Amino acid sequence: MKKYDVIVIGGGAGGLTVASGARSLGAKVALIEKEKHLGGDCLHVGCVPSKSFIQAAKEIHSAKEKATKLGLEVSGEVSLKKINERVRSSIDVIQHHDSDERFINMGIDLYKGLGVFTSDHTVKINDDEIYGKRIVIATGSRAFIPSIKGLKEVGYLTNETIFNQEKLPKDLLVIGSGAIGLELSQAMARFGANVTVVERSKTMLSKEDQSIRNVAGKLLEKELTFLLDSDVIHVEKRNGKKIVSVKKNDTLTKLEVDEILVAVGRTPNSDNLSLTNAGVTKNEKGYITTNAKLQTNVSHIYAIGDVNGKFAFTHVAGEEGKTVVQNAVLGIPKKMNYEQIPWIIYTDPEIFHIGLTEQEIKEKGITYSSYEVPLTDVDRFVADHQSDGIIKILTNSKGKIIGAHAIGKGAGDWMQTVIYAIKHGKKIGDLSQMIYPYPNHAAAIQRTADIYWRDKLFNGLLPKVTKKYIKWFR
Ligand SMILES: Cc1cc2nc3c(=O)[nH]c(=O)nc-3n(C[C@H](O)[C@H](O)[C@H](O)COP(=O)(O)OP(=O)(O)OC[C@H]3O[C@@H](n4cnc5c(N)ncnc54)[C@H](O)[C@@H]3O)c2cc1C
Ligand SMILES: NC(=O)c1ccc[n+]([C@@H]2O[C@H](COP(=O)([O-])OP(=O)(O)OC[C@H]3O[C@@H](n4cnc5c(N)ncnc54)[C@H](O)[C@@H]3O)[C@@H](O)[C@H]2O)c1
Repeated sequence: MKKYDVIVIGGGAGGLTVASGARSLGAKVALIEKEKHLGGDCLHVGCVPSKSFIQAAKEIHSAKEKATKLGLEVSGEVSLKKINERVRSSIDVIQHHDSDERFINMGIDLYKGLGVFTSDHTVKINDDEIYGKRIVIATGSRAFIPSIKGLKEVGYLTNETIFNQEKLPKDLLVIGSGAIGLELSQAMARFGANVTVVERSKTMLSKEDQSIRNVAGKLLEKELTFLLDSDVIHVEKRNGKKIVSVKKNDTLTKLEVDEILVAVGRTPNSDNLSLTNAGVTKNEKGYITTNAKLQTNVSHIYAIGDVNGKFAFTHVAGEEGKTVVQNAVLGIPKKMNYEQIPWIIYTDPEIFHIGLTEQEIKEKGITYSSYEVPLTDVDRFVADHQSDGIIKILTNSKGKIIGAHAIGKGAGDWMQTVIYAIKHGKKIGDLSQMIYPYPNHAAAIQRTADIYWRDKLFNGLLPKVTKKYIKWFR
């Protein structure tokens, strides 16, 4: 039996980080992937195709808007086949970076097939059985399919199938208004589909700050129809159409659609590993729980990425991967810090999130200040004629940033400075103590931080002292 320092099960965002990191430190590494290509969900059915899809939708939307403003009526059907060919070409380029050769050339032994535990130190792949001193589970997740009567029989799309479609549905029903639901709904609407989103909660984007939700709601309602606080209870097929019964309180509405997209959250890929052979336990939803060092209940087996159920983002899987390399290969204890995980929802405009929302701060009873600026107050957004949005920074009583949120054109990029500030324990005042080249979008941050200084200058002790000083100086 071949022996390894580290066996990694799953060649996606998390697994590839561990495999390359461990190998670069000189460890003997085996990497197991069940699919034909490395890269996982993010590359094949997640981040990359969805962002390529969204960009195509943005271009179509902007072309139509510009043409209409100039008096040119644009009509005609978008070819989903062509769009998905473009999506495919983005994946193909990035696939080179995650190619088998690249990892084999690093000196990693790559096994293609389903990895299944035979004991807490051994894994079987087809006819091979290998031994690992440490084993890292990085098997990701898949779309959760709710048990709605008739759904399975009539068929539905998920993130795994939408990027293979060739025909745009005229009427599309999307179940779930989270990140996947909203990003893909808006894109499909921009391609020309009539999109209705059914959301079980009373609000969409329930993880976002209320101020962001308000702005997002108003903007997205221009393009999508929302049925909030509603449940799809039954689906059937009639005359080639899908008839969907939606229940809100005691009212039942029937919708006739061509296609259904399911985006109600994820379920972990922990059921294909024979975990009991290794003694690894999971929670009631199937997620493999870990401690802050990413160890499962079996201390030499780690679980990272979507499969541990903490934060389902590529950058989190990557960060957890680096943490595991330090713990499992170098033996230098390192804990993951989940307090300041940023994320971006790539709707148009984008939504940026880091730290606590105002509601969470209130619930925790923290004394706080909130600084909010509409993007109409920031010159560049006005000049671009794209000033829909706001930025909001929340601080504790000492000015330390404990949450930052934005919705606006490119917010995911220009809010990066705030991530840096938080990481280095900077206060809101520090954000205006640097030069913002005029007129960049990041000046929105400076504008917000300026409110802090204005409050201090006009309302604090400082103006009284400076008044006296100026009198004396004269
Ligand atoms: C539509 C969509 C859009 C998204 N957009 C973003 C985004 O913009 N930004 C962001 O940060 N995140 C985004 N995500 C989330 C992101 O894709 C995931 O968080 C990330 O891929 C998780 O990485 P992972 O390593 O845990 O799993 P994955 O990348 O899915 O990798 C798991 C790998 O394990 C393999 N595997 C599973 N079981 C076994 C087994 N038993 N043996 C061998 N191999 C196995 C799988 O085939 C897969 O290749 C998006 C997700 C979706 C669905
Ligand atoms: N831009 C990004 O970083 C990005 C993009 C897409 C996905 N992701 C990751 O993937 C994860 C999964 O995305 P998602 O959108 O599937 O899940 P989600 O948890 O973000 O949202 C699911 C939504 O579906 C609703 N819902 C649940 N059951 C329902 C039902 N039966 N009927 C109607 N609504 C129901 C929930 O209330 C919630 O609003 C995200 O949480 C995120 O971590 C990230």
